[in-house]
Order: sequence, then structure tokens, then C-alpha cells
Amino acid sequence: MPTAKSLSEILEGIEIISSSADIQVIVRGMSMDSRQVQPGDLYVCVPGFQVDGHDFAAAAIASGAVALVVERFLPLDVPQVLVANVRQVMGLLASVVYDRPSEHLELVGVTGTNGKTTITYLIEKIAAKHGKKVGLIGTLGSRIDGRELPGERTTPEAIDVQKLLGEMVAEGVSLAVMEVSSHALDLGRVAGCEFAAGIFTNLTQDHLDYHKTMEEYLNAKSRLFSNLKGKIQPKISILNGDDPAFSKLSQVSAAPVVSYGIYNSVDYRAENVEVTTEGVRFRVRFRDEVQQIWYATPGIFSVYNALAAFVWGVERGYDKATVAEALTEISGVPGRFESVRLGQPFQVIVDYAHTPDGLVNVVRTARDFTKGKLITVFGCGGDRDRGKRPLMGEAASQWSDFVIVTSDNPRTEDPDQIIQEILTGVSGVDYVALRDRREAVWSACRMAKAGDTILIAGKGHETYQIFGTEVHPFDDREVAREALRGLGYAQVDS
Ligand SMILES: CC(=O)N[C@H]1[C@@H](OP(=O)(O)OP(=O)(O)OC[C@H]2O[C@@H](n3ccc(=O)[nH]c3=O)[C@H](O)[C@@H]2O)O[C@H](CO)[C@@H](O)[C@@H]1O[C@H](C)C(=O)N[C@@H](C)C(=O)N[C@H](CCC(=O)O)C(=O)O
Ligand SMILES: Nc1ncnc2c1ncn2[C@@H]1O[C@H](COP(=O)(O)OP(=O)(O)OP(=O)(O)O)[C@@H](O)[C@H]1O
Ligand SMILES: N[C@H](CCC[C@H](N)C(=O)O)C(=O)O
Ligand SMILES: [Mg+2]
Repeated sequence: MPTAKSLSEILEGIEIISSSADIQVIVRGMSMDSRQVQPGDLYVCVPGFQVDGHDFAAAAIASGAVALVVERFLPLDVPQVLVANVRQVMGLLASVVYDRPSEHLELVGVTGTNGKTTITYLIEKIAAKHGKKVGLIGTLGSRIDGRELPGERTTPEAIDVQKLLGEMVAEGVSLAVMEVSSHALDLGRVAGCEFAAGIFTNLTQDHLDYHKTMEEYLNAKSRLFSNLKGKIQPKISILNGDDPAFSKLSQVSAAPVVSYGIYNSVDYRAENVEVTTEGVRFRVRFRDEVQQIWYATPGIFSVYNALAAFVWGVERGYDKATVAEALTEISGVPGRFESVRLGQPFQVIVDYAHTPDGLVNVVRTARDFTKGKLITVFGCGGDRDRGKRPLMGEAASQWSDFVIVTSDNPRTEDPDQIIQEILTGVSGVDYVALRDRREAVWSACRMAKAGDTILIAGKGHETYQIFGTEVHPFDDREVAREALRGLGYAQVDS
């Protein structure tokens, strides 16, 4: 439980326009959702993309909110604080309300289009191996010392971030690693977070529905690094030196930069890279040292992920060989290049590639070790960047022998329309469009012969499919098992 504070105490150092009279009122928590308000909360009125939080202030007060943060004064009888942009101050206020948790643990932020979840898992493993009690926040939910907590987004809203970090501190967590999405950076969800390290993976097309241009997308990402300043020192920016965004990010970084990569001149360089069907082996050269690494996920992109985590471990002072050992011990991240094995003579791989670059990477990786045919099953999410659709169609066509275009999470869009947009990029390959994802997976399994690979991309760990606003149970891995059992394969998954 955070310590109760007066509103005036919470507002210290925060830029406000004005406030109503009684700001000595005692605040016990914070909420941006009237439906979740607890007695004693400060309710923040967020003008959203769908509705305006100011319209729910009366409901919030009825549930026990004792004060409001607003962008316009409301005719309601509680103390109110007027600010120019609630999203910009919400995280700062929440960090005070929840006792500045990020100043009481080491916080590592990972950003970039692809690889965030994977790298947070690797860092969690490295830190745990060194005896740390670790917290993790990301796409698969949160974890406090291994205890799972569900989550809806990659980076939760600012108040939830501070609450979670507060819970972690209370449970004795000394290191927390979190995925920082571009939406989060743009919408102030990590304001009030004092990061010790920022890690950049890569920048390729995604989320243009929200950011509009790649430049704006990069600007959002760059905030993690330009904000790497504050009380806790030392701080560090760990940047992919092979990515075109490197030069801008290293220029804006407020913390010293350490670079990693394979091709360019970088501080930590992977050499002698061997990509096998089981994983990647390489040697890292840095300063006057070298370290051999084995990481059991295939694909060149896995070299980058393992390397980024290795750099973080070594730079924070861990022994290089122990860091490498932790990477060797990791068996994989759920839904990332995850094999489904029921004794069938072909491979079935479930992967979360949902961007053109992600798909190119996994399709090429699967191609490299497929002796027979590569059958790729995928779709694209609705209410998301439409520009990705033909590009993902192209990526799948280029490296597969057969493509099954199906539905991902159509959300409020027409699934057939999404499929049509993907098909404009599909060419030079045999394909079929099957709107029903279950049918698509079954069809791929029926078609596959010995030596083939089925790659089911886009949903990875997800255990649902979203149609309209309804969420239906659906898990690619379960559906693949169901289809394989239907074909008579019954060996226990290994
Ligand atoms: C673009 C975006 O991120 N939008 C988020 C934003 O929505 P919004 O501003 O439209 O909110 P709104 O629904 O209009 O509501 C406005 C305010 O009224 C409040 N309200 C509303 C109704 C009510 O009865 N009472 C009430 O108080 C809401 O709590 C909110 O504070 O605030 C909502 C409340 O927290 C979020 O659910 C919503 O995420 C939407 C659903 C979303 O899909 N976000 C995705 C795009 C996202 O954030 N993705 C990133 C990147 C993923 C990655 O690539 O890794 C992520 O970090 O997950
Ligand atoms: N370093 C990388 N470069 C390119 N593609 C990658 C990389 N790492 C993983 N991928 C691909 O992207 C998919 C998603 O990986 P991961 O979940 O680690 O990324 P993420 O950045 O967390 O994604 P999200 O934006 O959904 O949170 C993987 O399943 C894989 O196909
Ligand atoms: N974090 C990503 C995940 C996309 C996953 C894909 N299955 C989809 O629904 O588009 C997003 O919100 O854009
Ligand atoms: Mg993620």
C-alpha cells in the first residue's frame, strides 16, 4: 500500500495551470478509469481517442474519487487541478503517489519494432541467474519473481506502470525490465519512470496507423534515450549499430552509448555467426575480450537479441561467461519460433511475426532449414497499420512454397477486406485464402509432407481472436495440436 499523501504534496514540482481551493485533501491512490476507482483515489480525466474521461468524473466521484486532474474545470464539488495535458503529468503524479518506485530498483527499458519481448525474457534470465529478484512488464503480461500477472498491452497505462513497479519494490524486486512501446512513449505511459538503461532493437514499418510517418515513429522511440537522465547514475543506452536509426538515437541519447551488431563497426560485435536449425552460435568481440555464445533460437535476428542482452549483462558488471551461460540455458520464449511436435514428420512452428520485417526474418529462417516445402499461414490485425498488409503478403510469397492467407485479429474491420489487401502483395507463389484460421491451420497440416515446414505467424502466444469487440478463445499452438491429432499423430508434445 502506498503511503497516503495530501494533494498539495503530490503536486510539488508538477507544472499546473491552476487549482481549486482545497488541495490538502488526502489521496490514497490514482485511477484514469471511473469503473476502477477506489475510495480515496485521484481521478485523472483523459480526453481519449474514443471518449472523454471528463464525462466520467461524476461517476468517479460517486465511486469515491476525492479529487480530479482536468484539462478544463468541471462543475463538480471536489478539488480539481487544471493542467495543459493530463497524459503528460499523469505518470509523474502516479510516481509520487506510489512512492517513486523506479528510484528504488534498477529499471531497464527495451524499445524497437521487434525483439522487445524476447530481450526482456533474456534479461530476466540473466539477472535471475545472478541472484536478483526480477520484475518484468511486457506483451505477455507481468511477472514478479516468476509470479504471473495478466496484462492487456505491451506497456500498461502510466498509473498501472507505477502501481506494478510499487508492488515489485514492496516484494523486494531489485531489477525490473520492461518493454516500452512507441505508443507508451508518445502517450506518456513511462513518464515518472527513472530508467537505468535503455535498449534499442530495430526500427521497421509498424504502427503507421498511429504515428503516420516513420520519422514520427522514430521520434517516439527516441524519447526513451533522450530522457535517460536523472538521479540514478550511471545510465546507459545500448543501441543496435547496424540499424539505420542508430545515428539519430546515438545523437539524442542523454546517456553514454554502447553499440552492438554484426556488420558495422560497433563496441560489441558478433563474429563467426553460425545459424543452425536449433539456434545460433557466435563469438562476441568487445574491448580486448571475446566470448562464445550459444542461444537456442534460430535466425540471424536471434543473434541481435542475444547480443543486446549480453551487452546489458556485461556493461552492468556481470561476468561475461556467466551471462553467456544464462543465454545458453534459456529454452525459448512462448510463441516465438515455438515448435509443436506430436511426432509428425514435418515441422510446425508458431511465431509472433506481425510486421513485414518480422515475417521476412522468420520465413527466411524457416526456408533455410526446410528440405521440403515451406507452407506459411498468416493474416494481419484489423484496426492496425494497413500499409503492412501487402508488404507481409510480399514477404511470405518471396520465401514460401505455399501461402495460406487467413484472419489474424480482424477487430472491427471486415476480415475479407483485410485478406484482399494482403493478397495485393502476394505473387509468384501458390496460395489460397481461407478466412477461418482454424480451417487454415488444419488445411496446412493436411497438405504437409515429410520434410516440410508449416509456419503459423502473427499470433504467437495469443490465446484469443478478436472479432469486432468480442474476444474468442483461440491458440495457434492448440489448434495445430488438434489438427495433428486429427491426422493421427498422438505422440506427447516434446
Ligand atoms: C491508442 C491507444 O493506445 N489507446 C489507448 C487509450 O485509449 P483512448 O485514449 O481512446 O481511451 P478512451 O477509451 O477514449 O477513454 C478515455 C478515458 O476515459 C476513461 N473512461 C472510459 C469509459 C468509462 O466508463 N470510464 C472512464 O473513466 C478511460 O479509462 C480513459 O482514461 O487508453 C485506453 C485506456 O487505457 C487504452 O485501452 C487504449 O489502448 C487501445 C485499446 C490499444 O489498442 N492500444 C494499442 C494500439 C497499444 O497501446 N499498443 C501498444 C504497442 C504494442 C506493440 O507493438 O508492442 C502497447 O503498448 O500495447
Ligand atoms: N531482433 C529481431 N529483429 C527482427 N525480427 C525479430 C527480432 N526478434 C524477434 N523478431 C520477430 O518478431 C516477432 C516478435 O518478437 P518479440 O515478441 O520479441 O517482439 P516485440 O518487439 O516484443 O513485439 P511487440 O511489438 O508485439 O511487443 C518474433 O516472433 C519474430 O518473428
Ligand atoms: N502489439 C501489436 C501486436 C499485434 C499482434 C497481431 N496479432 C495483431 O493483432 O495485429 C499490436 O498491437 O499492434
Ligand atoms: Mg512485445
